[in-house]
Amino acid sequence: MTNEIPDIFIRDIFNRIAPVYDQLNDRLSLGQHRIWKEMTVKWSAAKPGDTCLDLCCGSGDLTFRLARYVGVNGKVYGMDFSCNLLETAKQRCQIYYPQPAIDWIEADVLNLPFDNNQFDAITMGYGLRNVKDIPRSLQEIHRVLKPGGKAAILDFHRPDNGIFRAFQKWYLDNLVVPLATNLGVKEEYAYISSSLDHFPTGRQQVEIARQAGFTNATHYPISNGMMGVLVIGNG
Ligand SMILES: C/C(=C\Cc1cc(O)c2ccccc2c1O)CCC[C@H](C)CCC[C@H](C)CCCC(C)C
Ligand SMILES: C[S@@+](CC[C@H](N)C(=O)[O-])C[C@H]1O[C@@H](n2cnc3c(N)ncnc32)[C@H](O)[C@@H]1O
Repeated sequence: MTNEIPDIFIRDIFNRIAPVYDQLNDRLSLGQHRIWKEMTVKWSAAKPGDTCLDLCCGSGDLTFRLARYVGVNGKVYGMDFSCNLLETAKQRCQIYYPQPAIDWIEADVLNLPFDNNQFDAITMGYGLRNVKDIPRSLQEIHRVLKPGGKAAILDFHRPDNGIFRAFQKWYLDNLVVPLATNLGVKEEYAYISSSLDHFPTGRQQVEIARQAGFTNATHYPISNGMMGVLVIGNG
């Protein structure tokens, strides 16, 4: 259940891919990642006036979506440990999303720099698979979420269906890695498939969430099970 790759390597991967990250997500998912992210924010149940946190925010796609949901009376924090992706997020924010104010924080999700019970809704996109200690990460989310709050966690998922499983592997090996190779980030994108091999299934994620203290935990497979959203909350 734990990722064996040292944190510093993971952080370096994301610092290196920062210049190509957004364009590759759009091209390689044929724009679909925008839909998956919108579904995730909907599942987080963020609403006007809420205080929300986007963990592993990267260049800010989910953070900006949360900001739109909470409106000018809400408050949003975006947190990540890659300074390069955070810089991209800040630049995009100045151009496109001046309101409401978003606070950008450079920190590790395994030690959230927040008091208990602060957030109405939390999102995390494509972060959980990369953290060293998944149970601890969910315990931290549980600690900072208000009673009644919800977290929605989007990530890749290995489909149960053999055809979609084979398609996903083929797509990652034969389209994603070669395109990334052309942009000089081959190893970084080859990491996606290998990291998926150690990532808990939806059912296992639900079990880990229950052990972390969540009374409600459901995993929703999306895009034929190639992606999934874990929705967790209390009460
Ligand atoms: C936004 C997406 C992925 C983010 C992401 C997550 C990681 O862990 C990485 C690790 C290392 C390098 C990059 C990333 C990274 O970008 C999701 C979309 C991008 C994917 C590269 C495309 C995946 C496609 C699906 C397997 C199949 C989609 C088929 C559909 C018909 C388009
Ligand atoms: C694939 S990106 C996802 C970015 C964004 N959420 C999105 O969906 O486009 C994964 C992000 O998780 C961050 N990350 C991974 N492990 C982390 C950790 N332990 N603490 C903070 N950020 C982490 C990386 O720096 C990277 O920005």
